[in-house]
Amino acid sequence: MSCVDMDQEDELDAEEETSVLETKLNIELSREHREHIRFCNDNKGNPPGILKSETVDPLPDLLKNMIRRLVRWHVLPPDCVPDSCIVNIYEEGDCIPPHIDSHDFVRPFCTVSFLSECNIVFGSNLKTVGPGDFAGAIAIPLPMGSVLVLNGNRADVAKHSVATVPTKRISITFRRMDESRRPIGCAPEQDLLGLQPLSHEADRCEKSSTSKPWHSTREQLGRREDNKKIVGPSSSAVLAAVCIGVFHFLLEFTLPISHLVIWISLVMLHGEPSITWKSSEIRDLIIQENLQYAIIGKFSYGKPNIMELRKQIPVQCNIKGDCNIGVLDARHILIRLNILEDYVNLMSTAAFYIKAKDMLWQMRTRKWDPWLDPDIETTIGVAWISMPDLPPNFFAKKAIFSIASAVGKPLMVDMATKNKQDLVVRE
Ligand SMILES: O=C(O)CCC(=O)C(=O)O
Ligand SMILES: [Fe+2]
Repeated sequence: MSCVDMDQEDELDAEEETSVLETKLNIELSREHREHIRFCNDNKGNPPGILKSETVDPLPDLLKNMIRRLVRWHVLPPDCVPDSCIVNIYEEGDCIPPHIDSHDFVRPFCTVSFLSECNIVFGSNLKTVGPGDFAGAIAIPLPMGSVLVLNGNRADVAKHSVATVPTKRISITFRRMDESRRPIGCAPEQDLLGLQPLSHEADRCEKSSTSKPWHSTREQLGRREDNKKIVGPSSSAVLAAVCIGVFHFLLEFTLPISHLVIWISLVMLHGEPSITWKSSEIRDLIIQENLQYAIIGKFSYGKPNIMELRKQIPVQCNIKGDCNIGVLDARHILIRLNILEDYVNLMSTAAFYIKAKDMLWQMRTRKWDPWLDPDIETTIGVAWISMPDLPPNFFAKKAIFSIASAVGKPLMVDMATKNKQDLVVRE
C-alpha cells in the first residue's frame, strides 16, 4: 500500500502517521518569491501546517482560472479566495489516510476531482479496516469534475480519508491561508483580488455570451434522445447541487450540519464547462426544494415590500396551507405552496388586488416551471370546467378526470362536484 503525501495535515493518530511515512507525491503551488508553503508533518520533524521558509512555484494561470470560477459560481465565498493549492496525484492503490486539514487554512476550502471517481469517507472516528481501507459514518462519491466543499464540522470535527483508488486519480485542493499564518512578505495575488460571485443577472448574461441562452439551449436539447438537458453552470445550478449534498448529509451524518458538498459533473462543451442534469434529477430537485406547487406572482404596476407581501398574501388570497414567498425580481415573486387546493385557487383567479399600506396592487399569477422565463407570457393556465347535465354515474373522479383530459391535464375535483354537483378543474 502507498499513500499520497498527506504531510500537510494535522491531527493524525499514531497508526495513521505510520502510513504517512509511505507518502509519495505532493505538488505544492504558490506564488513566486513567496516562501515555500510546506504543509508538513515530515520526516525532518517539521510541524504540520504552513512553513514560512521555503519558496514554491507561483499559482499557474490554469489554477487561477479555476479559482476565479469557484468564486464566480458561488462555490467558495469571496472572502475566502484560495491563495494556495495542493495537487494530489494518486496512482492505482494510493490512498489518503484519515486527517483533518491543517487550521493554517481557513474554511471553507474545496477539492476538485479528476480522472476517476472514488469515495471520500467522513467520520469523527474513522477506523482503518485494512491496508488503505477506512470506515466511517458516511462515504460520499466524488465523481470526475465534482467539487467537494468542506466547512464547519465536516472540516473541523470529522476526519476524512480516501481509500486506495482502483485507477489513477488527481485531486486539486484549493485553500486560503489564515492571515496570521502567512509567510512574511507574502503579497496577495493581484489578479485574484476583488473576485465577486456572479449576480443572477450577470450569470444570465454570461451564459448567453459564452454559451447558448438557457431557452434556446433547452430547445436544442429537447431534440436529444437521451433525455438529458445541458446548461452552462449557473448559480442556481450550483445552489441546487449544494442542496443535494446537504440532503445527503442530513440523511446520513449524525454531526450537526454546517457543511456543504457540491457535486458538479462538469463536461467541456464548445470549450466551456457545462453541467449535465438528467430529467429525473431536475424533478427530484423540484421536489426537494418544495417547488411542486410553485407559482409566480406578477406585479406589472409595482409591488409592496416583501414583508408586507408575506403578511398580506396568505390572508387576502385565502391560502390554507403553508406559503413561502420570495422575490424573483422587481416585478415577480415566487410563491411556494404546499397544498393543491391553494395552487388551484391562486392559479384559477385572473388577478388579485393585494391591499397593503392603503394601496391596491394588482398581482396576476402564472405557473412556475424551471424553463419558464417570468418575463415571457405563457399560454398555460388553470381553469375550472363546468360539465352541465353530467349524469350522476359520471361524478366519480375517474370519470370526470377522463372527460376533462380532452381539454388539458385534470388537477382536482371541487367540493361541489364531490357532493354530486358539477365542476372540475384542468390545467
Ligand atoms: O483527494 C481528495 O479528494 C482529498 C484530498 C484531501 O483530503 C487533502 O488534500 O487534504
Ligand atoms: Fe484533506
